[in-house]
Amino acid sequence: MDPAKPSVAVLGSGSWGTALASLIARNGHPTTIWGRDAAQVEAIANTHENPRYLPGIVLPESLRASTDIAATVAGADLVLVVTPSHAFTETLHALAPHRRPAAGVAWATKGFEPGSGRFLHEVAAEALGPGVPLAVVTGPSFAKEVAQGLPTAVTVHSDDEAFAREVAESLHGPTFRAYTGNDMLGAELGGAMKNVLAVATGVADGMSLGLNARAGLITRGLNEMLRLNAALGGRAETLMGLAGLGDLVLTCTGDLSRNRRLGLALGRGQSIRDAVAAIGQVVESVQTADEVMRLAERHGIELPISDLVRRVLHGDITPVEGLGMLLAREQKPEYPEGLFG
Ligand SMILES: NC(=O)C1=CN([C@@H]2O[C@H](COP(=O)(O)OP(=O)(O)OC[C@H]3O[C@@H](n4cnc5c(N)ncnc54)[C@H](OP(=O)(O)O)[C@@H]3O)[C@@H](O)[C@H]2O)C=CC1
Ligand SMILES: O=C(CO)COP(=O)(O)O
Repeated sequence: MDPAKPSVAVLGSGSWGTALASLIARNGHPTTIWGRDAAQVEAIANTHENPRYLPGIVLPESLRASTDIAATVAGADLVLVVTPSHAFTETLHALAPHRRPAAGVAWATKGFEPGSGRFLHEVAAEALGPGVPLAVVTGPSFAKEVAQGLPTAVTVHSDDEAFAREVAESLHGPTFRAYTGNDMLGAELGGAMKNVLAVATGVADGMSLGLNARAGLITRGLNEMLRLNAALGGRAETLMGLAGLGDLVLTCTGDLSRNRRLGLALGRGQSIRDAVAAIGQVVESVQTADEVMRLAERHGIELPISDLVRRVLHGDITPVEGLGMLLAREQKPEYPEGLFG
């Protein structure tokens, strides 16, 4: 550990929080992970393992762990939030009073604020007030592979270029590349939407519809991302990179994905309740599908794949009915309104 490096507080001790905290600690930053579960925190601090979320993976001895969010945040030059989207707002409000005046806040959460559909950068800006550097960390990155030290590339987007660099530098290392950008909206949209689209490809694979169907869904899914992104003012290049295409391909094809596994289970005829219970971890698409469609409806954008995922997740239609509806759609140009229209 190098005490001259900025100290980092990682909030959330699930699989992704633990993997990122471990990475940052290995990069020499004084790092503390906060979690709400005392037994889990004790295991991380004393046995250097998170047996529930990353069993069998040895965490660095320098990684400290705490159940005291106030002390964890108060001791940090940089705060990284990695709680699920349903806990994001409460985590931001819990950290706000304890943040050092110069400490920026980044997050690796993917999704929207449930119920309101607000982007997480909007939630963070409101909870923390003006002038606080904010950044989102996103891209194709399964926690287990990062924790195993396998090569990974992500991207860090912020309106504050220096803060994007600071966050990226805390993550960047021999097997982990962190790029930077300044399109928070596009980056957040990509990370959220890919979870919904991974359910669609999972359903198709669970129904054994073949590799053509999978590739068609990924490509038309990317088109849905690009169209909603354009309507919201995000930049297309963001979604053609790690935050969009990269994460979409990973999550739609990699069986480590919980959202893909939910789709696989639904396609094989299991109930959503049983499938989510069997996965036993956060499956962001369950809420994100509603919020994506809320945004799309507000902006008058048609998203057929995302809409069918939402309806399947609500139990309004079966996967077989959803497939029938997709295939029955009218023939039309691939790009009716221009390149990304
Ligand atoms: N896992 C991955 O590969 C990646 C995940 N992400 C994103 O990271 C975010 C976190 O997911 P991930 O770590 O995978 O999820 P996990 O299911 O692995 O862990 C969830 C963690 O959040 C904690 N938690 C749940 N609710 C609250 C709350 N109200 N307050 C505080 N802590 C809470 C859980 O605590 P408890 O155990 O006590 O319930 C648990 O520690 C998600 O948005 C996900 O999309 C992004 C990239 C990669
Ligand atoms: O975001 C992820 C990979 O980039 C993890 O995907 P799942 O949440 O589907 O497991």
